[in-house]
Parts: sequence; structure tokens; C-alpha cells
Amino acid sequence: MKRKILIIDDHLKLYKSLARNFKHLGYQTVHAQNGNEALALCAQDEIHAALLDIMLGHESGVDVLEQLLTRHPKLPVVMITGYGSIDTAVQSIKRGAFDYVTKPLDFDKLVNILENALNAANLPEETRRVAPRGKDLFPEIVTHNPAMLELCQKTRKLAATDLPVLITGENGTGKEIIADLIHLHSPRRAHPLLKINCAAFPETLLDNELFGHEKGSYTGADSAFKGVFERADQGSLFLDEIGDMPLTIQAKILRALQNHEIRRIGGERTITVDVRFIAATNKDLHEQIEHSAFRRDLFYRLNTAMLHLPPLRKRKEDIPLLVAHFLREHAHAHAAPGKTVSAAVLERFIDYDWPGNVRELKNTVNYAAALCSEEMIQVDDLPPNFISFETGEDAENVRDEIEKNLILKALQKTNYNKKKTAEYLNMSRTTLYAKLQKYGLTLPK
Ligand SMILES: Nc1ncnc2c1ncn2[C@@H]1O[C@H](COP(=O)(O)OP(=O)(O)OP(=O)(O)O)[C@@H](O)[C@H]1O
Repeated sequence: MKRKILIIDDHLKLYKSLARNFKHLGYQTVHAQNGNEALALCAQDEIHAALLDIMLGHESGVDVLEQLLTRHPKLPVVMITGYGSIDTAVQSIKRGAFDYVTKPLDFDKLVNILENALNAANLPEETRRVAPRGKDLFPEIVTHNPAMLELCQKTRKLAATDLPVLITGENGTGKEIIADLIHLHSPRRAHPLLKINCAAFPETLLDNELFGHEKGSYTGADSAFKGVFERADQGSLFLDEIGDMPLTIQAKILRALQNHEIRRIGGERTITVDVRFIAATNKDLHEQIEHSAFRRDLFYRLNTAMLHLPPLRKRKEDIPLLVAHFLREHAHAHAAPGKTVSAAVLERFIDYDWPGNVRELKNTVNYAAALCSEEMIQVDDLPPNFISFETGEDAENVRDEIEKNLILKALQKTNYNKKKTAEYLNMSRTTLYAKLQKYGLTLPK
């Protein structure tokens, strides 16, 4: 069946050109010039995704978005925005739009985003919630922290095995990216990686989502349903927030891990399943065991291969690198010119403790990049909590550490030639000598 895209735009010319391009790719398009027409089309026809202009004559695209999503909550909507209304586009994402594209439209990019939107919409409910979007489909760990580099190496080695892996770390430290990497580097990569957030479901629903049910197993079970264990066959299963899993379900998971067998709810027969387990938690499982909230035997089954992600506050030297990475990503995603941050912004970032870890940093950078109209992001462009935030000794220490490493690398690159090192670093030789002394760097004889 051809997929049908609804284009909501009051410019007929733009619609015609998009319709022509989409037709070549095998999509069908329908056109609405305003919110009412869009709602009417969605009511009478099956629409797979919508493209919605933020400026719809006298109507606000964001209002139309809300009306559409109220009636069709699963409809993926991609906003079209002019360069001047990116902040509104960011608002619309908060209100449920899938993504946004900026004018002038880059058709290839638009199709890419649309395909991601359509794929995400096709995923079962529980996997969609935690499914990677956009560029995250190709995860990349950005770091030069020694503990993280070691962890990346261990991740690659573990990926090649079929061992269950337990990933621990605070929220937003990158556990899901590691899970993606394990699967993508494993021999199972051609099969699905299904993800389920164990904290997102009440016990009976979680049971159903994991193990499925037989027809007639409870009122309303009109047909049999395969749970994620069966749907992930030959692939991997990512059990996120496993520390929040009810004890009864932990017992079933243990059985599945040990015997590779499950039973659907209301089912008599055992079903053999072939999945690789990847679990993650932000909880201290030892503590959970002490409080009888986590099964010791399941923990021992899972902890043969453990990966712990340190919080961002313990690897602050990664902050400048991550900031540059997220700025590049932002520029790329919005076909916008690349931005930088001022030294004062970096200082604040380094001094801050980042309780939400890398995710919080990414959101902060995206927020500032979207709102700042200049090339360099200043403290005033940051969210309010950063504007009133004082910097201190911490920032200085990390800056020194970064500078020391830079000088060391430059020395190695120039074979410890001080003149060339000074030139390479764009500093005078006197400054270089002072810094070598400050950091206790001695050159090989
Ligand atoms: N080292 C990194 N390099 C690049 N991006 C990163 C890195 N670590 C995390 N991210 C990004 O930060 C965001 C949060 O990462 P992720 O979802 O993997 O964290 P998590 O530990 O699974 O979070 P939670 O516990 O809340 O589910 C993602 O958008 C991810 O792409």
C-alpha cells in the first residue's frame, strides 16, 4: 500500500513541488490549506504522516498540531519552519511533533526525517517510547575520558559474545547508546533489537508486553499476541530500568535466561526463544537485593558482563567535546550554520554538576543553539538556571587539565620540538615555557 502524506501548507506552489518529488518516491500526497481541511482529511482517510507549516496564513501551525494530535495522537507530524521561527519549532516538538525541517527545504533530508517518522510510527507502542530517533539511529559515543574509552573497548568485545550484559549508570549517561552499540556490533545485528522500559508499565501490562498472551486468556483477549521475547527472536532484547521490574516478572525473566523458554499468558505450551539480553538500570541493584526488591539469582545471572557508565560530573573533560559534538549535530540536523560557545558558557558548563548527565547537556546545547541568533552562544542564551549560576574552582581545574593535555599532544605531534609546539598551539614560546612549568611537564632528554 502506498503511504499517504498530508501536506498542510497554504502555498500551492510548495505543495505541488513536494507532491511531484514524493510521487517519484512512491508516496501519495494530499493537500490541506488550513487546519480545518487537515482535520477533515484525517477523519475521512488513512494518513500515515503529516508535514505542517508553522505559519499557515493567519493560523498558527502549533495550534493545528495540537488539534491534530488530540484526535490522532499517533500521527507523526513534521513541522516546516522558516529560519526565524526555530524557537516555535522547538516548542512544537515539546507538544508532540516528531521533528522539524527548515526552509529552504532540503528534500533528501526531509525524506530521511519522514521515513524515520513513519518507521517510528510502525513500531509497537512500548518500543516506540524508547526507540532511537533521527541521527541516534547511528549511535556515537563521544569521549576522551580514560574510563569511558576502556568501557567502549569492553563494549565492542562483549558485543561479539552472546553473554547477557548489565549496563548501570545514572539517568542520561548513555546506557541506551551502549545497548544499541552492543546489538549493532553483534552477530545478531541483522535481526531486531527490541526495547522495553520496565518502569513504564504496571505489572500485568508488562507481563503481557514481555510474554504475550493466548487467545481468550482474559476478557478482551480476542486474538493471540506475541510479546517482545517472541518478536525479538534471533535478535536482542533491551530491558531498560530492570531495577524497577516486579519480583514475579523477575522470576519469569530468570527462567527465560536460563532455559531460553517462555510461556504466553494463558498458554500451556513452552515456546523456545533465542534472544540476547541487554539490561540497564540506574538503581543500585545490591541495595535492591538487600531490600528484597531484586532477586539475587537474577542479578548473578546478569552480572557476568557489567558495564558501568560514570556520571558526567566525574568526566568533565568530556564536556567541551560533547558540546562541540551536539552543536555540530544541531547545525547538521537543521541545515543551519555551525555555532560555538563562549568561554564563559563553557566555564558554567564545567562548573555545573549535570544531575541529568549527557542528556541534560544535549538538551541545554540544543536549547541555546535554537534560541541564539548569533554565531557564538553567550551565557544569556542559556536556560535560566545557568544565567544565575556562579562558576568556581572546578572550572579552572578542568580547564587546566584540558590545556595540559592539549600541550602534551602538541609536544608529541612535533616530536617535542618547543618552537614547533608553540607555533602549533598559536602561543608565544615564553607562554609555552610558563605553561610547561605550571603543569610540571618535562621534555625527554
Ligand atoms: N558519550 C556520548 N556521546 C554522544 N552522545 C551521548 C553520549 N552519552 C549520551 N549521549 C546522548 O545523550 C542522550 C541520553 O543518552 P541515553 O538515552 O543513552 O542515556 P540513558 O543512560 O539510557 O538514560 P536513561 O537512564 O534516562 O534511560 C541521548 O540522546 C544520547 O544520544
